Amino acid sequence: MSAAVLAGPPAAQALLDQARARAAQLPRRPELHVIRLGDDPASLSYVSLKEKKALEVGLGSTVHALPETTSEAELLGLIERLNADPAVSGLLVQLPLPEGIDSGRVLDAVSPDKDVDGFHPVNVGRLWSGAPALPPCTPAGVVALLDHYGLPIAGQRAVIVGRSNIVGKPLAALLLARDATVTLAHSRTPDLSDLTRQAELLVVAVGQAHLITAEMVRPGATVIDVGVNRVGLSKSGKARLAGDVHPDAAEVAAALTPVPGGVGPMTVAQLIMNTVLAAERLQAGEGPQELVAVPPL
Ligand SMILES: Nc1nc2c(c(=O)[nH]1)N[C@@H](CN(C=O)c1ccc(C(=O)N[C@@H](CCC(=O)O)C(=O)O)cc1)CN2
Repeated sequence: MSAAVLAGPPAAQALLDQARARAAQLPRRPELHVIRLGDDPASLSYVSLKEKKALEVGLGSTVHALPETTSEAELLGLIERLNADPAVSGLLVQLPLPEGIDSGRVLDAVSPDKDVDGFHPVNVGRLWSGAPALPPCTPAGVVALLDHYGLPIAGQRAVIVGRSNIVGKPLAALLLARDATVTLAHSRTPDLSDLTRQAELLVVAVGQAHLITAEMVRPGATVIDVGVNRVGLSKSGKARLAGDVHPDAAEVAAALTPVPGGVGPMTVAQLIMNTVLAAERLQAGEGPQELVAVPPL
């Protein structure tokens, strides 16, 4: 048996098409603003991808490229200015930030109404308490990918490996809201394979290349690999990428996301959708009625 490949690009394109159609209904063009500090090559490439996709679907895009030496006070000043600017619909600060800058303080400074990354504590709290929220892009992208391929969530025994604030924890909230029974494990969970072998839906977001081997996967499971690990260089000098799941798992699983080309493109597409959702709300001047609403747990 070889698992069906859950390719990200077609699912991402479907989400982008929805975002384009909704943006076209708005009185004013949604405007995405991205703040980037320094010249980390991966961040440069992710930010330019975000800009490219925003422009492709008819959104405005502005990148604030600041030097690595920017002080926290200067960064907070810029965020304050963009929060107050009614022309800005969505605002994010690309991570990771240079050493010496308190990421928590910076993310807390972004207005929750413009927080298209869904990282602000207000959006985190809304997500867990069942109120409409801007959801974090990677977990919401995972849910959109499953929906695109018609894979069930309700009633599934889901195991998430990885407890980050960006992926594991919010994904648990989103899957619970869709009536999955969720276990949140991590790299230090004892007897991890006992848990992963029970998972009908296994999502791995640890950042450890090939942590999950074929023997750790339940036959017939759906496996979502969120890991993007740089593991040396290819012959052409490009970074070689590996997921958190060993490719041999394809012999056991029923469906598996590739790395690259799986969840990554969904992250960017969901960001574009979040920008449209934030713009809809800001332009209507009222509560975010169509944001992700999580029913009581
Ligand atoms: N402010 C944020 N910072 C970061 C986030 C985020 O959601 N918000 N996530 C990651 C980086 N990221 C988006 O910012 C991101 C990561 C990976 C991909 C992607 O498409 N990956 C490709 C592989 C690309 C490659 O060659 O490196 C794939 O998986 O197919 C998109 C966006 C950290 N920072």
